[in-house]
Amino acid sequence: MKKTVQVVGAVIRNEKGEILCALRSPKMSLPNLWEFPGGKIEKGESPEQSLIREIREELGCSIEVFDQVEDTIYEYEKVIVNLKTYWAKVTEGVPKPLEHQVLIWLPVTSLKSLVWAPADIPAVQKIISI
Ligand SMILES: Nc1nc2c([nH]c(=O)n2[C@H]2C[C@H](O)[C@@H](COP(=O)(O)OP(=O)(O)OP(=O)(O)O)O2)c(=O)[nH]1
Repeated sequence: MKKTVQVVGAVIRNEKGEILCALRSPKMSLPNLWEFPGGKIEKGESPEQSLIREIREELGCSIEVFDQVEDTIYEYEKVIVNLKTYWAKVTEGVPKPLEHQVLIWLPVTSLKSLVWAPADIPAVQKIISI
């Protein structure tokens, strides 16, 4: 049976309304696909705590977490991912690509030009439709 992993992703918006998009590195699983920065929820963590920790580790900044954007289950070849995405904003520091290939801020209307990890597509569609 495939394992289901609980994953959180931050839809970080700046004061211009742009969204932070992160390109997974060639060394990560799902290489060279765009995602919302985040990662796996660890035992005993709430999704919000997990997101704050992951963003500190991956981007080296602090965030405030707001409402949920989307909750999606996607079955990959080897694993099932339950991805929960949340609106967030940077409260301290500047996001840096400590683990990703690239970080870019994009207006909502440009999000569909990127090749997203399949589990992220419902969240991207929801953001575009708001
Ligand atoms: N962080 C993140 N992971 C995503 C997204 N979409 C998506 O399918 N995933 C998948 C990729 C991985 O299979 C899993 C999360 O892995 P990860 O590599 O980011 O998390 P992690 O650092 O805690 O895990 P690991 O490297 O120790 O395996 O969820 C997304 O938008 N953000």
